Amino acid sequence: MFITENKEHRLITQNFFDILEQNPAEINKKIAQSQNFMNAVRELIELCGDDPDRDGLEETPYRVLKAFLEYTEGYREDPKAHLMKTFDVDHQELVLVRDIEFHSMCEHHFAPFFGVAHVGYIPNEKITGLSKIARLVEGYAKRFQVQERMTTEIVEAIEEILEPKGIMVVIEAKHMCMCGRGIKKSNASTVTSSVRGIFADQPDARAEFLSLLQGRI
Ligand SMILES: Nc1nc2c(ncn2[C@@H]2O[C@H](COP(=O)(O)OP(=O)(O)OP(=O)(O)O)[C@@H](O)[C@H]2O)c(=O)[nH]1
Repeated sequence: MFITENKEHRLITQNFFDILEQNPAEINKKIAQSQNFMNAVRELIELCGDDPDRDGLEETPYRVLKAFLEYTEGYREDPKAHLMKTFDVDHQELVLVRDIEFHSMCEHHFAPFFGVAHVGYIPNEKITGLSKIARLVEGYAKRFQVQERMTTEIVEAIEEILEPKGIMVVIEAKHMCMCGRGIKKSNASTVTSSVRGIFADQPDARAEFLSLLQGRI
């Protein structure tokens, strides 16, 4: 059976891309790409030594497609847009949102990497909703990523939209491409940071930020 013959898959894929309100030619292209992808997953199953038509695997190409569209939801939004709604609150000191969980996908192996982001900024008149900081992290996590780029993208978005006096982002993550395969170091975790403004210029400000993360990284 070729996946392209499965009308249900075609319909659901079409609905998914219709929701994004792209033009019909673009939707048809996406449907064709989705079908090619599902056929490729069948090939992969066979290449690895299993039968793509057996009961448990029959629906797998479609499940993989759906999963990948979910892993990469960030491409279909502008994460910065979450920061546009700001509040007029007179707060001149640190705002730190800790332990923002995220799941991302390493662009080298398409293996998951996941962990927490700690995002802090010192406002300069503009304050955004706390949940919007977490939405920003999600928007950059749900892409094919490397941890360093994700860290920088979060900082640059806050810098551009909120224009704060300082920003510091610390991310700690486990990379599955280093656990079950390759070097197989399951306990290794990676910490990245990016700083701007006061946090870049003043070691005391950085130290205060890091003291609030004690025991977390
Ligand atoms: N800097 C950085 N490296 C990453 C990230 N995610 C995965 N990698 C690394 O990307 C590298 C890709 O190396 P390659 O030599 O091209 O691929 P490979 O042969 O599969 O490498 P091994 O994992 O060492 O087996 C590996 O060292 C991964 O650990 C990330 O977020 N940041």
